[in-house]
Amino acid sequence: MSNHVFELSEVNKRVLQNINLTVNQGGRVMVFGPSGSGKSTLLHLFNRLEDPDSGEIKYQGQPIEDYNIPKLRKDVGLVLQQPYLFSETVIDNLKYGPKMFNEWDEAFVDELLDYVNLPKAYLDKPVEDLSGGEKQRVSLARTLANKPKVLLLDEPTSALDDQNIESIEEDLLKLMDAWQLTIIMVTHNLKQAMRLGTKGIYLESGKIVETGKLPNLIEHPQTDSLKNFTANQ
Ligand SMILES: Nc1ncnc2c1ncn2[C@@H]1O[C@H](COP(=O)(O)OP(=O)(O)OP(=O)(O)O)[C@@H](O)[C@H]1O
Repeated sequence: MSNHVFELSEVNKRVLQNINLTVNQGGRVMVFGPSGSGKSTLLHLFNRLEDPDSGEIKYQGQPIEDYNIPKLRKDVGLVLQQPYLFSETVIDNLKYGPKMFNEWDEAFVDELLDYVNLPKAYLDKPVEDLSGGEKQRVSLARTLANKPKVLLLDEPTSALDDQNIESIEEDLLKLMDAWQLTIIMVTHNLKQAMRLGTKGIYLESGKIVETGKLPNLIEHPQTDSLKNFTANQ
């Protein structure tokens, strides 16, 4: 059986042109490139926040449009740059996704809090009372509460300070090992891409200009485009 979680063939969408790529089970794919190059658009294709204008996307060997959308989004969770939370308590936010599928597991909360380094006392706090870093950790925990197989991350640490960046990266590394999670992450931070990633994708003007193993791709770029991009970071 193929170990491809995602296969994109000749995908076009807005700025994106002829995207061909595969994402392997347990892969940690880092997407980077200049502003407006199509990074977020690419990420949105994986959980059908956007659909291609043409081309084909397969998820676990089946056309992605064959899946029921809520179920697909449970499997393929998304974490954004700004924490996406309801203005209720932490526990309410964590319960939201699993309750939709009648899968709320009280015993799982401790493990979840542990992964994102939040004390149990936080469960009843209104999310408005949390710091930016804490909110982002709750946001991550909220997505993880659905027990996703794939995690999509769109610049999840770009609004955070160094200490919070380190803490979120530690959480992600722990999770990737423990859950064999597949990760697809947009980041402008090339050092972060090298710390977290196994595969890199360099997008420019909607095209994949270079792709390869990390950290090699960033340390030894082959194209002038990626050489210039890495030199200016
Ligand atoms: N909903 C939309 N409707 C129309 N055009 C859009 C929409 N979203 C993005 N675009 C355009 O598509 C192109 C790619 O945008 P995208 O957000 O994917 O780039 P990006 O690489 O993630 O950029 P950034 O790093 O600045 O977030 C841009 O030209 C953008 O203006």
